[in-house]
Parts: sequence; C-alpha cells; structure tokens
Amino acid sequence: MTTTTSSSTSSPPPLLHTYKVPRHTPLNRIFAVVYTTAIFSLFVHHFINLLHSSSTTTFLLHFTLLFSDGILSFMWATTQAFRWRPIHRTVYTENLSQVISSRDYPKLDVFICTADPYKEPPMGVVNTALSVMAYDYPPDKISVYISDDGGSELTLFAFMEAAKFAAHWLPFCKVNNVEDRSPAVYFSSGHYTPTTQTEELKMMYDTMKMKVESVVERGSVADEYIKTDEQREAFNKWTAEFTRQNHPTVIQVLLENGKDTDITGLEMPNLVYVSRQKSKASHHHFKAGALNVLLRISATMTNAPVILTLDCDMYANDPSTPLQSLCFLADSKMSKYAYVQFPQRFHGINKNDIYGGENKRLYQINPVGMDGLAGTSYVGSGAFFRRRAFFGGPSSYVSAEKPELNPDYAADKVIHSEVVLKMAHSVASCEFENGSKWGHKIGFRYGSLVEDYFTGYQLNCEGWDSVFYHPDRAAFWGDTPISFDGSLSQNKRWSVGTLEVAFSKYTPIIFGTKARGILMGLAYSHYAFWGTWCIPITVYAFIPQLALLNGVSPFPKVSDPWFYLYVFLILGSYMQDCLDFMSMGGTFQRWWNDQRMWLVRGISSYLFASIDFLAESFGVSSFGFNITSKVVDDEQNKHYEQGVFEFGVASPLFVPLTMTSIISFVAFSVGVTRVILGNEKMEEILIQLVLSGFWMVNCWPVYEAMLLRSDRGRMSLKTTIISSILAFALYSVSCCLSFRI
Ligand SMILES: O=c1ccn([C@@H]2O[C@H](COP(=O)(O)OP(=O)(O)O[C@H]3O[C@H](CO)[C@@H](O)[C@H](O)[C@H]3O)[C@@H](O)[C@H]2O)c(=O)[nH]1
Ligand SMILES: [Mn+2]
Repeated sequence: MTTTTSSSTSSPPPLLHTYKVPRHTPLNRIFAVVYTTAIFSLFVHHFINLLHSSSTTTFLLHFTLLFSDGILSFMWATTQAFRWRPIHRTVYTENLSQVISSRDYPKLDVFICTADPYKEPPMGVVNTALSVMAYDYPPDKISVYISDDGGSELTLFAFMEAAKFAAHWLPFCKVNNVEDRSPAVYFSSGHYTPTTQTEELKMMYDTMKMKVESVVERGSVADEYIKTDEQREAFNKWTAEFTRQNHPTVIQVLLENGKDTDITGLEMPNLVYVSRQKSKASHHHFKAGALNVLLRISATMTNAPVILTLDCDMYANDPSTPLQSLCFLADSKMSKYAYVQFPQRFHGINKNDIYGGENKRLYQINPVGMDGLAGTSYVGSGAFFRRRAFFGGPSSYVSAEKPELNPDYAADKVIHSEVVLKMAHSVASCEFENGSKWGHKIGFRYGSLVEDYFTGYQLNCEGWDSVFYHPDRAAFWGDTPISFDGSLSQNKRWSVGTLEVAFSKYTPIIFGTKARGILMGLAYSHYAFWGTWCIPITVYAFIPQLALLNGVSPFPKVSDPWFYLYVFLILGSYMQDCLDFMSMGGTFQRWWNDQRMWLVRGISSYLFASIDFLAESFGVSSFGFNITSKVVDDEQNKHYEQGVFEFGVASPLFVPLTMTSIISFVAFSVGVTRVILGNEKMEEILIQLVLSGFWMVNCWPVYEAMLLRSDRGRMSLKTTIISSILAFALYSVSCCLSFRI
C-alpha cells in the first residue's frame, strides 16, 4: 500500500489522520479497459444479429437483449467509479490533545429519529440515546434531541424514565470504563462482573424496561406512573383530538445541562424530546422533515457546530467515536469537508446473511471508493456533520430566515426558558417551512424518499467533500430487516427514492457530473439508476427460458467464437464482484447470498419500485415511507437463525420470483430431455441451459417453500397459484409470438 499523509507543512502539526490507496488499484483500471473492449464487442455482435433478423419477432428479441445488455453495461460502468481510487483511512486520536484541548471541543448535537412505538420499541430508542449520552466526551457539550414522528406519549414516557436512569448509568460507565454503553447490550453481554453495584443497576434497568414495556402494551400511560405536575402537564397534551397525523408540537426538556446532575454530582448532557406539529393539510416530508425541525430547534437551544444523526436502532458501540470524527473535523485543512460518515453495521445477521442485510457494497465497499474521489454519500445514520454544511456551499453561504437559526448564532440562553421554548415551538410548526428555503437550499433535502442519499449528493454538488471512516471496532450497531418481505420492501423504498433523483433535474449523470466530474457523476448515478436493473434482470429471468421452450436460441453456440465473449463477460464481472466482496472481509457464502439477493431484488423490489415510480409520474398514486419493523416474532427469528427463508406473507413481491422459478425449472428439464433424446444439440442451447440452471440454483429456497415445507414460513398457496397461472400465461404469449419467427 502507498501511504499518503494529509498533513505536511514545514513544522508538521501532529498527525490526525492518514489514508492508503490499495496496491491493486491499477489492476482494477487495466481490467476496466479490457472489459470495456469486451462490452463494445458484445454490441457489435448484437448489431450484427439485429441486421440479420429474419422477422419482426426475432428483431424484437435481439433488440430486447441489446437493450438489457445496454443497461447492464451502463451499471457496470458506474461501478468503475468505486474501483478507480478507493482509500482506507486511519485516525490518531492520541494526537488530538496536541491540536485541541477538551475544553475547546466543539459542542455536539445528536439527532435521533423514531416514528412508531410499535415498529420501533421505545426501549430500543432509549438504549440508543443512553449509549450516546455516555460518550467519552464532555457531558456539558452533548445534547441529545429525540424526534418522535409517531407522536407517542409512550415514547415520551420511556424517555422520562431514561432521564432518571441516566443519572446512574452515565457515571457508572465513566468510572468503570465500560465498553458497551448501551445498557441493554451491557447487561446481556455476560461480560460484566456481578457486584452489588452492577446488580443494583441491572435491577434498576430491568424495572425501567418492565415499566416501559407494560405501558407500551397497555397503549397509554397509567395515572400511577405520573408523579409530578410537570409530567402531568406534558401528558395532558395528548387530548382526545391528538392523533399521529394531527397534533400540536410537543417539546419536553428532560435533562438540562447546568441544572441536572448525575448521582455523583457531575453534569449531565441535555436531553430533549420533540414531536413536531403534524397536520393533514401539510406535507411533513418524512424523516428529512423531522431532521430539519431538529436542526431548527437545536439551533435555538444549543446550536452545536457538530451534529450527529442516528436512526433509533443505531446504538453507539464505541465511546471514542466523537473523538475519531474530531480527527477530521478539527483539522483546519479539512474545512471543506461537510461530514464524516461511519458505516452502517448490523448486529444479529445470520451466519450466511441470507437476505444480504449487511449491504456490504452499499455501506462498506462503495463508500471507500467514493471517499477517494470527492466524498462519500450520506447513509442516514452515523454521520457527524458540520452544521454550517446545511447552509449553502463552503464558499456560498445561504442564510436562514431568522438569525437564531443560523450556524453562527450564539445560543447562550437557558434552554428551559420561556423565550427559548417559545422560539423552539414556532420553528417546529407546520407553517414554518411554507415558502422557505428549508428542504431546498437549507437543511436536509426534500424530493426523494432516500433523503440521506439526496442530501449527501446535494452537499457534494455544492462543493463540500466528505469522509468515510471505517474503524475496526464498529462505531454503531443497528437492526437490518430479518424478514424476506421486510428486506425487499426496504429495497423497494430505496429504489423509488433513488429513481426520483435519477429522473429529476438533478440527475447525477448530468447535474452531478457537471458539479463534481464524471467519476462522482457515475458513482451517484449507480444508486440513482438502481431501479433500472429490473429490466435486464427480468429479461434474463424469462426470455432465455421461454425462447428455449419455443426452440429458439438467440445466443451463440459453443463452436461460435462469440460464445467465449459471453463466458468472459459473465465470469469476469462475477469474479471481480466476488473479489471485491471478499477483500472487504466477506465470506464466499455471504457473497453468494448477496448475488442471489441482487437477482431477487431485480424481479421484486426494483421491478415494483419502477412500476410505482411510473404510476406516480403519471399521477396515479403517491408513495410513503414504510418504516422497517424492528420487532420480530420468535418463529420468524428461529427461521432466520437457521438460515431458512420466510415466505409466509402473501406478498406480491414474491410473485415474479416464483414465476421464474417455475419457468426456469420447466425450461431446464425440457432442454435437458431434448438433448438426451437427441432432438436438440447441447452446444446450441448451452447458454440458455446454464442461465436456467443458474436461476434454479438461486431459486432453491423457493422450491423448498413451495413444495417441501409445512411450517408457517412456507409459500402461501395464494402466491403459488397466482404465480403458476401467470407463468402459464406468459408461456402462452411466448408461443403465440414464436409462431411468427
Ligand atoms: O416519517 C418518518 C419515517 C422514518 N423516520 C425514521 O427514519 C429512520 C429510518 O427508518 P427505517 O424504517 O429504519 O428505514 P431504513 O430503510 O432501515 O433506513 C435507511 O434508509 C433511510 C432512507 O430510506 C434512511 O433515512 C436511514 O437512515 C437508513 O438507515 C428511523 O429511525 C425512523 O424512525 C422518521 O423519523 N420519520
Ligand atoms: Mn433502519
């Protein structure tokens, strides 16, 4: 590896961070050239076939294959941006004290979003909050803001309890230098030595948990739990008219630095619960809207120059993460860097990651590639931002409507004071954003269901750079969907969101390229055009098989030199993909499942997302943010642990997959039978047989779920019947077409 340091002046300041470019990078570039030549040859082959088409149907068949390969090639080209100049960074927190003393550390505002107490259990959110409140960072500099889009008194109750528990938990962590600062993790880890103190604390935690869970189960806060007038006043806001979609702003300061102390008398961080005003009459812009409200409320209260955004399920796993981020943010040469993104990593993934929930490419491999260009994308959680980055480009400041919201405003009033609370309420209202720059020029950006991707992209386009830092000890651990349907739905939402950007005036291929050059344009296009993968994947899921059944072979025979071009293109891209995956610490089995999920998403998530996107473009429907459930029942969990797929729900997302598993099976069997009977030559249909066989191997869990299983996770009869009818219909259509060949 070649090492480059980013600090080099005459009397060198202490090193805060360095990066390395892997040695094999030039090989990637050579391979890119070779592969590009192969792709061009493939197009020559396709054009020759088009010119020689004997009928409209064969012309259409070859055109479809050409179009699909065109999309595959485009998507392949976009991945080259990630392979061009990947970099791996290291930080030196031990040198930080020579650059900045802890007294001068910047204040840190932490934003935690939650949106549904039933899909996102409040105890999970509480653990996330406690884990960051216990960071190794001056407590008087930390403020944690909870955004509750579920508008739930249950969540508020949980946080009232958490505030009390924090007074015990925070000093305990500091004194004992606890590693796991999420109490749920600590107490279930078995790593702690049971002493009277830990046992007492555990009891306290368990009591809080029981109380909160019983309140959630009951669906309301029982009177006996409301102890003070202040609490009564807070819960009184939940009147009969208060609904999730329609309610006034609730802001509750639960802990106040300078006033509240822990049991050892030390200061505590601020803890503020926020449920922004909701009204059916105004669009609330999902998570981006929630984050913008927190940006404004926090501006009026603490206005920290550094902001950490977290999803409710992403608890902090390393107390030193803020210091690691400071290694970049406190470096005066990095003032053009908008954020430091830590990877999203997930606990509880099964051994071979059957649903590809780790998303290694999205969260670990690609960011390393973008980091070496102009900056990594923002992935919604685990990013430390400069507040200034939300107000225009590094050299083109955009001021907010009110001076109190600007990053240079000195928030020095007591956060509990009437004047501050009044201001905070006013900036949390639905009307505040009407006709303003929020969501467009300022703050987190609106217009895409993947507000994270879109916001990071916009910031990069404005001229900000960004850092990806992947420490050995995970900075955060979160939940990834462990149900098949949940995982596919999540990917569907992401694809809808990225398609919204792909076909907007901000399309990365043009807008991004103009702003940050072709490589960044390609990298952002890769995500934007994710959804278009549904075209080639659907085509390859059905066309070669249907053609085989109809005795048509659109692919070269084994004796044809073009055959080897296909072999090279397919093996070349799969092998490179596998190497990328394994060089980032992945196993072969995980890679295998990951490639399977790519195929599966192609004919489910991406396909349905594209259809939804078209429907929305024609004004037929509109989409929402389906929150991923963080709760699973025992049987589901058992299946997942065993690596068994969960097909239990009758989801339309499973239909095309089931159709291709039926059609591939029939095509493969018919093809092999014909070869054995001597009606067909193996060398003529080899590519089609291999493609059908490949789908069959990948569809193994589908066959099991349809035919072999009897548990709750088997394929529902409805899905099997609908898929069989549709598969037969598709075959019939293909027969009608093939008569014309
Ligand atoms: O109207 C909403 C919807 C969601 N959320 C919060 O957004 C977060 C992410 O939602 P989740 O259902 O967990 O979605 P994921 O697909 O797991 O999240 C990924 O994708 C999202 C964009 O689609 C990003 O916002 C996330 O950071 C990223 O982890 C959660 O904390 C939610 O509480 C809100 O605050 N308001
Ligand atoms: Mn999530």
